[in-house]
Amino acid sequence: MQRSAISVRGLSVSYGSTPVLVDVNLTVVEGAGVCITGENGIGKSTLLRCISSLQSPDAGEIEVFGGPPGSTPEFWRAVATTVEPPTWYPGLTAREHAELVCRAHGVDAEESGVDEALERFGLASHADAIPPSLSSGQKQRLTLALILLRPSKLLILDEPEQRLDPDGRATVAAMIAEYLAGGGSVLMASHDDAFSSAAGMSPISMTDLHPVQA
Ligand SMILES: Nc1ncnc2c1ncn2[C@@H]1O[C@H](COP(=O)(O)OP(=O)(O)OP(=O)(O)O)[C@@H](O)[C@H]1O
Repeated sequence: MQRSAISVRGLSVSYGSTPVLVDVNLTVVEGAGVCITGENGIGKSTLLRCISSLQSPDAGEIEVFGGPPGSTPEFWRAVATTVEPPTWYPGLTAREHAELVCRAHGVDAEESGVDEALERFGLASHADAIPPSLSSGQKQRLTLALILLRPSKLLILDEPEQRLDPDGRATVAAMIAEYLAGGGSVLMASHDDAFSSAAGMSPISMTDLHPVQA
């Protein structure tokens, strides 16, 4: 039997008196790539935030690799997410951020291919720049390069294609496809069907998870 990377049962979230998620169910089996689609405001980010443990639901159960999200160091070792925007360390360059991420996760920066990752994401000539000086698309490229440099078993990505030009989208789609081919699991939200399909993701509409509309 296939094991679940993510299992969501009966998830409900309201903001004040407005229900946003009502009895949502979702399973992502290990090794699968699932892309949540749906109109603005339908609740995709809310769902990803709950699964990333960054928000508590009003009702329902979430399991990530068989346990509650966010409660253990093992969760954060297994799960890499861009649901929260990154914090940049003052005075550290893009390359130093990449080296720091590798070091924090116990992997050798050279073996992990920091320079290759910066090159692949079109950031080689910005490796010695501090992230706040980068354009919004370059910051997004760096955020994704950092996520993909560190070891993980599950990526949770909220519209990773945002702010990327066509080349950037193609690079990120290829890297997600490689991550899946290497046995990783991916859950993302996206408005770009071509990007999602190039990344090898299976689309699922929020309305199918969410039969009762707010
Ligand atoms: N902190 C909050 N307080 C109140 N309402 C919120 C909050 N966060 C989200 N909402 C509302 O919940 C609904 C779902 O928002 P959410 O960001 O989850 O949607 P989404 O599907 O990710 O949208 P988009 O495609 O625009 O990113 C929206 O109507 C939004 O206004």
